[in-house]
Amino acid sequence: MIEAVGLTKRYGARTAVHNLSFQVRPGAVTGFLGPNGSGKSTTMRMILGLDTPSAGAVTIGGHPYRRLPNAPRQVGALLDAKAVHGGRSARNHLLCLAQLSGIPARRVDEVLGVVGLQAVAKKRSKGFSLGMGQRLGIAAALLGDPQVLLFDEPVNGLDPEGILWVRNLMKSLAAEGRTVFVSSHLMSEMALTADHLIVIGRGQLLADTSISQFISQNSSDFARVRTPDTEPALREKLGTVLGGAGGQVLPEPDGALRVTGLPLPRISDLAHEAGIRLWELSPHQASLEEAYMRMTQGAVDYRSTDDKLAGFDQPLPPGAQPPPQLPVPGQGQPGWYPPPPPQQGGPVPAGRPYGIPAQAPAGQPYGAPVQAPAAPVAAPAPQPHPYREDSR
Ligand SMILES: Nc1ncnc2c1ncn2[C@@H]1O[C@H](COP(=O)(O)OP(=O)(O)OP(=O)(O)O)[C@@H](O)[C@H]1O
Repeated sequence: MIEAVGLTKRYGARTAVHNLSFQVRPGAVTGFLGPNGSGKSTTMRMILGLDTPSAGAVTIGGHPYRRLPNAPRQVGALLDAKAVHGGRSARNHLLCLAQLSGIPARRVDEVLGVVGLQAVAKKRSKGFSLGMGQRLGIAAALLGDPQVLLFDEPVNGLDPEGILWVRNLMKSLAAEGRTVFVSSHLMSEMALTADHLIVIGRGQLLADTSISQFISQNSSDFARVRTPDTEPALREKLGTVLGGAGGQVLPEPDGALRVTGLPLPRISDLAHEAGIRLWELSPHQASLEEAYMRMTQGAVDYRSTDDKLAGFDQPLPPGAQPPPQLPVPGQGQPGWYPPPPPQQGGPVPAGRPYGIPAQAPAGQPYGAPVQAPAAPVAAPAPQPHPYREDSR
């Protein structure tokens, strides 16, 4: 088990990791998520004793990495697949690592087989593709047959077959009772691979939960309803009817309505009673990506000025728990600047309902429950996301 308690790392005025506490348990794949620069690699380096915490501690099996007896036999890691002597062959690279840790040479051939690099084992690694380099890095992590494995972006550069292979490898390692801690930006892949999630933003813990709980706590099921495209007035009428019945109704760019707060049979009955024909009435569950976007929206450091994701920052769905208010690490220190407030006419402001472009006349939700201002919007939403800088 990996256990971090109050883990903090400061680089001068910059706080990369702030008071992070979590456990990574054996027998499961634990995903490690966070926006760019949120402190994932720094955390992994501290776990592996490559960086010294400014405060707090992190242990593996109760010991700091540097005090683990024969650590390479207990912990395997892929941090940077490019950290290989390019002039060495794949086999020689692994042989060097094996000899340093007292691992027999036959294990090198075993892991080359596991990662599928036997055919190129004698080729210099500097000629390897990104995906081949990843496979070599994974082979190095597996070399000591360790109980604890850390992978930083293991599917980076892999083709679909390679991604599937990594997914199955992670799952089988966890099924053998090992501790598997893996970071990735590929949400769809994480949803298929991980059992548990640790999410950080700006170096702080945002969530430590199962995938299913994470999605249900940070999103809501919804219905998509579509009236005949040929009769726009029906869509307006339906929106008003559903809004009046307590539903939260948001128009989507393709002409459908996204409805929360009303079960499908009730939507059907209401439409029927109002004499409105439907072309679509379908149940939907939010994806991990959508839930992740909602949670980390206010903790993103690097964002394009052409922000297509601003619509994710809508008020939390009914029943969803907002994450606790956390201080921003580094706030008030030299070098820390809050991002500028949303500008009128600039990127889509906070609180805008899902999928509504800035100029859309259909920017108004139907009915009372939706707390979203009309477009264009200058003021913050009535219930700003607790992680947005401009909400403080
Ligand atoms: N050696 C260092 N010196 C100074 N600042 C650093 C150092 N290493 C990391 N940082 C800073 O710490 C913060 C966290 O970086 P880190 O690489 O851990 O993030 P990350 O979540 O792994 O990002 P990404 O997803 O982009 O890989 C960043 O602001 C980064 O610039």
